Amino acid sequence: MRRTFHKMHGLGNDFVIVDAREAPFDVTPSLARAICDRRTGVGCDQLIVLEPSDAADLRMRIWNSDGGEVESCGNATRCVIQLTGARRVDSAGGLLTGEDLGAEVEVVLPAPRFGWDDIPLAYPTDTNPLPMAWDALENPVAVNVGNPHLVFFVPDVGEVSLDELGPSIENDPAFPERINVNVATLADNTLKLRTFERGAGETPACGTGACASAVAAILTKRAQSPMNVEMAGGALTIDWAPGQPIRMRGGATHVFTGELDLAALA
Ligand SMILES: N[C@@H](CCC[C@H](N)C(=O)O)C(=O)O
Repeated sequence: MRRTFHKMHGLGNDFVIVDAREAPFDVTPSLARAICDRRTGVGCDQLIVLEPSDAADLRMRIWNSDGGEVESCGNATRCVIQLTGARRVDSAGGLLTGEDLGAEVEVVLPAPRFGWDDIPLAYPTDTNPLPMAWDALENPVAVNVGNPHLVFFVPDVGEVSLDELGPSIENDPAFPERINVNVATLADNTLKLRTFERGAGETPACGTGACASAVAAILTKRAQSPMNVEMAGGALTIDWAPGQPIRMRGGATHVFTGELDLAALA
């Protein structure tokens, strides 16, 4: 059995996108891992499946490369809007709206949430900042932008051993649904950002991570909206005011269309 897919990326954060609006596509954790595998599959950070929706133009489902289904993906939302022309995208992380502006795609994410049970945390505690530390990384801001993030403000993102600290923070029992880990350095209202993604490891860019980090910087009065967020794969512009949805703008790239051989991936 064969199935058409699109390979796309948002600032190097890459996706295999299967349009299942006409014909269902059943994903198991092992199929998601097989497609995402960079040696024996197509290779990507996230598998994205588009399904019909009564509430929006389409529903977007997201699997990390470890096979776990998750709620939201900012970079993939820009790619899906560019690919399909959708203006309203339903997801487990809430309704996302957006528009293809030509050179860039704009996406509006739901207002961020900061309650301990919104993140979620395993027990009631402050989230701004969260009174916890892992080696030199301490007192992050915790924010849910459709998916859960921690944002650590550090003097130099290049100095952080994310490959060592990322997995232990992601899997800390304080986070029952695990967590995405961002380290951010602020200079001149611009954030330099690295993200260790839950279920995928460090990626060249994370759209929801950029939103969460800009929100944390504006919330704590370290910066003003709109902000530039620079990552290894490129930059996003983020606009946010307290109590409001988050506006993200940046690129999306279609790389190729191919066919999955599902027997080979089973
Ligand atoms: N790359 C994404 C986020 C993908 C999901 C994330 N790893 C999670 O587990 O929540 C983005 O661009 O936002």
